[in-house]
Amino acid sequence: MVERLVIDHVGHLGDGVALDDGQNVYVPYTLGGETVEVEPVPGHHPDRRRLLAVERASSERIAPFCPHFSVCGGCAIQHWEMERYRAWKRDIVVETLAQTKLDCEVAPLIDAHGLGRRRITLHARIGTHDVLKVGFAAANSHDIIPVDRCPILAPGLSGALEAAWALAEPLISIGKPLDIQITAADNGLDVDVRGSGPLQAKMIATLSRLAEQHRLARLTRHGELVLMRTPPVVTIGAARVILPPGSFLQATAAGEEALAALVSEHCQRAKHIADLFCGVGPFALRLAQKSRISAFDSDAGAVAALEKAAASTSGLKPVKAEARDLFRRPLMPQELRDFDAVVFDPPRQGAQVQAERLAASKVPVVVAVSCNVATFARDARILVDGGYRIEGVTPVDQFRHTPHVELVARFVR
Ligand SMILES: C[S@@+](CC[C@H](N)C(=O)[O-])C[C@H]1O[C@@H](n2cnc3c(N)ncnc32)[C@H](O)[C@@H]1O
Repeated sequence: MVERLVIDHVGHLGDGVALDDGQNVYVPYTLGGETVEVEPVPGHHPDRRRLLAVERASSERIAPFCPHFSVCGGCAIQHWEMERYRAWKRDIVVETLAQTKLDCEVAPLIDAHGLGRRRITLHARIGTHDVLKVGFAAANSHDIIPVDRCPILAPGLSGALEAAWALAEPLISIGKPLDIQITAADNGLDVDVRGSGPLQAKMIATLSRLAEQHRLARLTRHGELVLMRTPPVVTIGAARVILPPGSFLQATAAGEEALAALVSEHCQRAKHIADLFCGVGPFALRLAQKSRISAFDSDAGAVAALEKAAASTSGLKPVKAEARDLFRRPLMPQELRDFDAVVFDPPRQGAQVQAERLAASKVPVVVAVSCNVATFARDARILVDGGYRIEGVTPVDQFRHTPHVELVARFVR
């Protein structure tokens, strides 16, 4: 049944929100003030609508730059003028903090798209009529939208889509989809494939030929080495880190630099810093130019890569890194006594248990980095209730065209 709606505003997930019979309904790819024709989406939550036509467009609407926009699920917003989009993204942070009654300054949004995304996960599947599809997941669906170009990728990923198509062809088997994660290392593409069966010698020979053709630095399967032409390296500050397969890396180089610059600014004068959820060390390796570092992460490969990179970089203060599950074994208040600043950058679920231990500590400066404002607000509330004062929050936009927003905040006591 076709309905006509007037969109009220864009919600925190990037969909237009309208009132229908007193209930909020969500219409992707629409803007506040627009009159739109929509229909229900079978198999989805009853509050979702599919956009059929924009009858009266907002003056803020612009033409999307990607031909796959609104079909591919990678981008939610390309149809909104940049200044309004940026204000909306900052407001997500402002409104979420206000809901948690956290009273603090929110700085202007830092644009950290830079040269673009340096890591992607593509999906491959044999579709109808036995045709191979390689691309991104469709919006709100498991369908694959085949793509041969993506305008938001960094130049380091040029050739990545072609490489994924070429690798999928021999590796795919009917009924078994593949996930192909590709990272732009300084010296080639680092590829990890999930979903393929065990590889025979003949297949490895085929993959080696493709690795040469598509400038792969390394190919792994479920994190296990298949072939390596050269160890994939990324430059972090003055250090060169050999990437462990599948370890976390910030989505854009500019995002990593923006977050690390804020962290360094907030930790000035600290002599010994704990870097919790350190990954391969984008903060630790920069902070070590001035301060002694103790770094912790549950990913043993990332921790080893960080320690090795620190040991082979001259001019750094001592860096110690330890593999530790901080959800099960958070740093306790007595361990935290050693530090005059603590940085924590947890995954999306936040770091509730670690925040509780920090709240009970005497650490004078805590710097939180977050990719999820809702869990950040929960953890910040714990710190504030424990006696910390929140000095300010800076939102950082490295996932341009999506509702994801990162932030850095400083707490003092
Ligand atoms: C958002 S990433 C941040 C990594 C790093 N700070 C960076 O900027 O690249 C979150 C990190 O938390 C780590 N992690 C996830 N669960 C963990 C846990 N239970 N204990 C410790 N580290 C964990 C991941 O391995 C990942 O490196």
